[in-house]
Amino acid sequence: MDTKTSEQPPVDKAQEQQPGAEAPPELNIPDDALIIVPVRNLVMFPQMVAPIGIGRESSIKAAQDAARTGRQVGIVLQRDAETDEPLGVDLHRVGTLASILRYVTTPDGNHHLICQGEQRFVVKEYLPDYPYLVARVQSFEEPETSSPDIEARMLQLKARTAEILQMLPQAPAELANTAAAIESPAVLCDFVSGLMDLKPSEKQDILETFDLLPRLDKVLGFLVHFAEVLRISRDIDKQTKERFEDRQREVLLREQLKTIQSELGETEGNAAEVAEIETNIAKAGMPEDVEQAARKELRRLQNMPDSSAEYSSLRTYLDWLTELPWNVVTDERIDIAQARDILEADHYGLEKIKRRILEYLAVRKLNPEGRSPILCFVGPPGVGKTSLGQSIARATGRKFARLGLGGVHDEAEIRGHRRTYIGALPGNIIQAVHKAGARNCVLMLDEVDKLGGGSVHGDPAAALLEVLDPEQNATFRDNYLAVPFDLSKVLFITTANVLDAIPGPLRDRMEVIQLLGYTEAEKMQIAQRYLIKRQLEANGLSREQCELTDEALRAIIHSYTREAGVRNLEREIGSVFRHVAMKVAEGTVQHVKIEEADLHAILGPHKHESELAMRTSLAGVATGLAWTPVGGDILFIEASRSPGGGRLILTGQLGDVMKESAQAALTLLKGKAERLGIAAERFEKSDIHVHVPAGAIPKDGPSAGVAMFVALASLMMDRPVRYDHAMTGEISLRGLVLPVGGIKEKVLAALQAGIRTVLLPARNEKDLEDIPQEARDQLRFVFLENVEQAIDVVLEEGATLAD
Ligand SMILES: Nc1ncnc2c1ncn2[C@@H]1O[C@H](COP(=O)(O)OP(=O)(O)OP(=O)(O)O)[C@@H](O)[C@H]1O
Repeated sequence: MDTKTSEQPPVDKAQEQQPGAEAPPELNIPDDALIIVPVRNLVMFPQMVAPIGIGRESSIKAAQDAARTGRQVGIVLQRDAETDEPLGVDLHRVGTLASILRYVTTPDGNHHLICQGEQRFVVKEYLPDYPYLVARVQSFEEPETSSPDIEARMLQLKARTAEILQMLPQAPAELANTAAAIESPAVLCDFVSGLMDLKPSEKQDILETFDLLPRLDKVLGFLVHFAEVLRISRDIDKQTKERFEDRQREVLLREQLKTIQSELGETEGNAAEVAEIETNIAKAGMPEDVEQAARKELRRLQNMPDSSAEYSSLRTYLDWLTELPWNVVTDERIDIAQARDILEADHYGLEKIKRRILEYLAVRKLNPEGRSPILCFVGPPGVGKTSLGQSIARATGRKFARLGLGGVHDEAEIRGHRRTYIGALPGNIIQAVHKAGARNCVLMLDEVDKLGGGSVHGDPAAALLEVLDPEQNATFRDNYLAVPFDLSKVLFITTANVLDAIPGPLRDRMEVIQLLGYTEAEKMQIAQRYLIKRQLEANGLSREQCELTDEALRAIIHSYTREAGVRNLEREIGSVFRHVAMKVAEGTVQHVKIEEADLHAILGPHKHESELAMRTSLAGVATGLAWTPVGGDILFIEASRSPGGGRLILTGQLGDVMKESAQAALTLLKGKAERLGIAAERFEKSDIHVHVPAGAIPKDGPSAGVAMFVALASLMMDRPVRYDHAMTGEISLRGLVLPVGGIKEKVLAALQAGIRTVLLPARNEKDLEDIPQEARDQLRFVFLENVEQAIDVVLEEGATLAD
């Protein structure tokens, strides 16, 4: 059965059929029943004219039958738009009776019904045995009632409708007039509901509200909401437009600015630079807020003449920002076996220290996010603190940077100066990280013990505390950068010469690893394995061209250097090799062998050895041993006598304790004068002057007591002190020798200075365990219970050399 009859082709190329053009055959549908056309998402209101697209076979048939027989149809919304072949239960119970105005088949094969809504109905029952849905329904007659409540709502509705129609630019002007002219509240409700962009379920809700008052309220509620949405969307639209216009305006102004600047000859370089910085910002991997700040500064830069001073300082700032390793992290790999190899390869000896470092690395490997302590290497210069730090960096695959804190008095050196300060730069922490080029570098902070105290320029130690504090350093704020930089991945290591000089709060946060000096044998090994090789390379020599005999090396160690570490040793070896390099370069020789005897010509006279004999050749001079921050040293106590009235004069910037110690030594000697064979008038008729030279050694503490006593005894007894004997120990007024600290450093220093016999308090005997056997073997130790025991050991026999 073909229901399509071709009329004159319509303008829109659709084919139309007038219902009722032919006498419709009977359909066998009762008169009180209705053909139902289910729709997926359209709610048809009474009075509304709307096209309905139909696609399902059954719906097409239903529509065609209805159109052909001139019947009205029931338009009913599906409960679920997805249902393809809905049955009665899948549809809402309330629908709209509609007259078919047109049935249209478009050339592309789609079917449409153009319907006019007439009346609400409620489905009573669906009838079986039809090829489409047919239902018996009950139509709903709108009551013709009115009341002040209803009228008030109608007024509201009309006012709001006029309002939204104004806001809908595409709404035809006559709609407003139509709405204003509607008198029936039901019609007004349906008309307004059709205008709004509501969800099908919301429209269905309105359709199903039969009572007028609640229906008016519902529609009014939706209308108010809809008006609000329209208003907001209009505002957004306006803002977007304004922003767009602003942007266009900015582009235009910039173009004009460029033209002006180019007229003034100011732009070209600037534009290229700005573009370059822009790329750098994009590449820098900054956190978002930092990137925003950088872009803001860049915009400022864009508008500055590039000849201005501010331009260049802002440019420098942006360079700093973009070059920092915001996002650069080297892969941390901790392979303990490999780390051990690296530490072994770089350092001789230091077994305990290497083990401690490996333990530290093992903990980091097992718990990378945990808080590891900050290592602090404490020891004299040149014992390998820095190079241990470098090895840790190598073993963990991190970059390395170091930073000297000695003499830093100003907080701004750590934290930078604000940009308003002329010539401002970032503080040295940020500079060091910048230099390392990775956010997880090893940063070695040298000489924390030399950090200046708080002053008007702030407290650098407090700033450093913040840098080292894992709670705070993730957002470290340098004054110059003025944006936070994350230091939490930096592995900090500190070094110091003197533990006690490290500011307390800093020391509390660090794990101290002490490095003591090296013995002569250790120095020999270090020189042979590392220093000689390095100096040969530095001077462009090979082992074939230059040979340094063991004797010569040993002589350099004890006659030309006197230090706990190996820094001067390396320097002296370097001097020797430079001498050889010159000879080889002259082409006179191919191979140079350096023997001990050659050193005099190359390095000059022995620097240390003869000093002992010379200094102690007169009576009244004793060799004491001092502990110093750089590892121990020998110290000469000089006493002399001049005619006078028994005064004691002390010079050499002695500390109070040492002065008292000199007093005590003199009193003690006077007490023992008779027994030692010193005439009492020697004290009465002379002034005694005790002087302790050597400016570099801190001179305080009681441990020079024995040496003071010996110097005075030597003076008064006219017996010089043996030149290769040195001593340390505190004395009591009764002549007992009390124990002192720093034995290991003192003994090693004595050995390096050429001493052969060391006098120690008896109670310090146990401390010798710390001293390497090889050093002990080269010395004779005498343990003193009381000072008199020292006299016979140290004083030369007999001949009076002075007076
Ligand atoms: N145990 C060692 N094995 C091999 N080389 C060593 C050893 N100890 C020190 N050195 C070498 O001695 C030189 C000086 O060491 P380094 O600079 O690390 O000393 P430092 O303790 O950091 O001194 P400072 O406190 O003055 O900075 C370096 O070249 C280092 O390689």
